Amino acid sequence: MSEPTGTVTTIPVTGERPGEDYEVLVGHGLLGQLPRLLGERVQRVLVVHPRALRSTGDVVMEELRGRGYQAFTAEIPDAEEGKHVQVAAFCWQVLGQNDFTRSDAVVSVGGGAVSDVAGFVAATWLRGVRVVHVPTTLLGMVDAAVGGKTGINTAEGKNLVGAFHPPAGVLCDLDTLRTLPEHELLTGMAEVVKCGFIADERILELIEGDPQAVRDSQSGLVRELVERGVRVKAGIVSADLRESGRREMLNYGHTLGHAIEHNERYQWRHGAAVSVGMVFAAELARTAGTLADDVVERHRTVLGSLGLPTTYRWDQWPRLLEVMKRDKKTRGNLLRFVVLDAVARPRILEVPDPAILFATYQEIAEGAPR
Ligand SMILES: NC(=O)c1ccc[n+]([C@@H]2O[C@H](COP(=O)([O-])OP(=O)(O)OC[C@H]3O[C@@H](n4cnc5c(N)ncnc54)[C@H](O)[C@@H]3O)[C@@H](O)[C@H]2O)c1
Ligand SMILES: O=C(O)C(=O)C[C@@H](O)[C@H](O)[C@H](O)COP(=O)(O)O
Ligand SMILES: [Zn+2]
Repeated sequence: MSEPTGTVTTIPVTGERPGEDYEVLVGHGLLGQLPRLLGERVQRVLVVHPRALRSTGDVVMEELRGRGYQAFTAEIPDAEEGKHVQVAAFCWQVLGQNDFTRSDAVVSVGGGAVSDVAGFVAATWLRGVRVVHVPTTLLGMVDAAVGGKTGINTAEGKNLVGAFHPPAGVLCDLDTLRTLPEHELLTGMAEVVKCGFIADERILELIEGDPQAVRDSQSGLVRELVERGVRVKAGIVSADLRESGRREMLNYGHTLGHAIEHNERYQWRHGAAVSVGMVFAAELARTAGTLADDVVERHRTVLGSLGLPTTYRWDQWPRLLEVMKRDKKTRGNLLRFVVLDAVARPRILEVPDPAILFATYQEIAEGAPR
């Protein structure tokens, strides 16, 4: 059985009702903590992981079997291919064929795509069973595994079907990041930068201070960024699980970002698309006259220092606008964006006039007439 090496940071998340609080653990060698997070009554566990993470999935299975659980596995397609209703149906079939009851549980092992679909499976099986997330990407640790948003994509857009279903716990074992390619680490950093702009300026200062250490997943800096990102998210979802207000701020950069992902048929990583979306939102706030020039440029500098994209194709605007209409923040025909008045001062901006959006897109698009 594995034991933690070094200190374990525990970040609490408050649920809506008594008994729904949970912990996010950050550290090294944490897999042995799974039984504590699963709780006492669980007998059967379904471990959901993509093919690419088979060896980590196997370690988790062994850990569970060693502790007396009946462990089953559902190996699913990689990345966004996994966020499909047929993949959820496959998992429901495995649960059904192995007699999973309401006192059994699901464990996700993988990036945000895996926690989203496995969380959705847990939310829907018997109308809800426990789920514990073991995120293996930076993005999964700081964002997707925390807060209980679960979901799958449809042909019309991203995350259009889903449920709020908070986990029973989250294990951020930094050892799992050792095999994560640099591109995945850096696209995950986009969500960390997001937390910096909406809530915690120290995150921006840390990245600006040492862009090289940001690229080393085992550095103390990355650990601090993970913990700060989780604290931002934990604070917000503890106050507003169902996104009736404050939680919308976590969608900074996502209105255009999701449209770009959809337009690219998910060949762009989520974080890369959100990076462009944040620059767009910053320019929108400048157009609205509320955000200072230096903060807008800071978006380009900090995201650019991480090798993240800050522009997108000019000729795609009509398609992006179509997809943005289905964003979850839209009300009727009114598009709503998260914008900043300053660092750590986010708010909603309603934009009834598409001409304003078009003019703003001109500021970020490559190949735009100027
Ligand atoms: N529910 C939420 O609150 C929330 C928040 C943010 C993002 N998301 C969702 O998360 C998804 C993006 O997550 P992501 O960036 O983690 O992408 P991902 O889950 O698609 O994983 C990216 C790639 O990294 C590989 N990988 C994962 N862990 C690895 C490891 N340790 N070593 C080597 N390779 C590894 C995966 O196999 C995959 O190819 C999107 O679908 C996004 O919508 C959800
Ligand atoms: O947790 C949230 O709330 C977020 O908005 C976090 C986002 O980073 C994340 O990508 C989320 O999945 C977006 O959700 P959606 O409701 O816009 O589909
Ligand atoms: Zn996101």
